Amino acid sequence: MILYILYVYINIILPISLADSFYCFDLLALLTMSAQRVDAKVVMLGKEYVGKTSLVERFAHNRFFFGPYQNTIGAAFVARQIQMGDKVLTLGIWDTAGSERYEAMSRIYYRGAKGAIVCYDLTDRSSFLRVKFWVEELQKCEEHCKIYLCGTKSDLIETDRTMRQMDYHDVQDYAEEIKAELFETSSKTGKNVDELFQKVAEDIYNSTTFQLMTEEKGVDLGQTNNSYFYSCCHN
Ligand SMILES: Nc1nc2c(ncn2[C@@H]2O[C@H](COP(=O)(O)OP(=O)(O)OP(=O)(O)O)[C@@H](O)[C@H]2O)c(=O)[nH]1
Repeated sequence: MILYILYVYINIILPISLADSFYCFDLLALLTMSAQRVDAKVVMLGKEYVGKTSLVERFAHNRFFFGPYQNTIGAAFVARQIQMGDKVLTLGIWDTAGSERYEAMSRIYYRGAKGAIVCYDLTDRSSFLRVKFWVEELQKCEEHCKIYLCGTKSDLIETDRTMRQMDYHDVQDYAEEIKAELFETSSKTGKNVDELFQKVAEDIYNSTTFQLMTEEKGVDLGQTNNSYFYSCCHN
C-alpha cells in the first residue's frame, strides 16, 4: 500500500504539482496521441523560430498565422492521414520546441520515429548549426530514422535573393553525405510543403520494416476517415 501511494505520488502528483504549463500541455499531447491510432511517427526538429510549427500548420490545416511569434513549449502532436494509392497512411507528427531549454524533452519525441524533418531557416545561417547537432544525435540514437532536411521561409528569398544565407548546393552536398533528402519550403505560400510530407509518407509506406509491421500486426491501412486532432502547446 505504501509502495502504491509512493508510486502514485512520484508518477502523477509530483509531476503535476511541479508542473508549469509545459508539463500540462505535454500531458495533453500525450493523451491525444494515445487516443489516436497512427501508423508511423514523424518528428520535427530544429532551432527555435525556424518555422517548424508553421510547417505543420500548413500541412495539417492548410493555414499560416501572420500574428506574433509564439514559441512551442515541450511539444505538440498532430495526426494526419495521407492517401497512398488506394490505401491511407496515418502520420503522427511531433512538433518539438526549438528552444535549447527543451532539448532533453525533444529526445523523447524522436524515439521510435520513422522520419525526422530537421528544419533550418534559409535566411539564418546559425540555424544550420542546430541541424548538424540533430543529425548527429539521430545518427547516434535512431539509426533507422530517415532524415529530411528542410530549408524554410523560401518566400523571403524569392522576394529578395540577398536574404539567402544557406546555399542550396552546399546543403545538397551535406544531404547526400548523410543520406538525407533536401526540401526548401514556404509555409507562407505553401510551396513544397505537401511534397515534403508526401515524400516522408511514401518512404515510410515503401519501407521494408513498415511493410513487415503491417503484415505482422495486421494494421488496416484501408480506412477513409480523414479526421485529425491537434494539441497545440504555445505560451
Ligand atoms: N515569411 C515566412 N515566415 C515564416 C515561415 N514559416 C514561419 N515563419 C515565421 O517564423 C516565425 C517562427 O515560426 P514558428 O513556426 O513558430 O517557428 P518554430 O520553429 O515552431 O519555433 P519554436 O516553437 O520556438 O521551435 C513566425 O513568426 C512565423 O510566422 C515562412 O514560410 N515564411
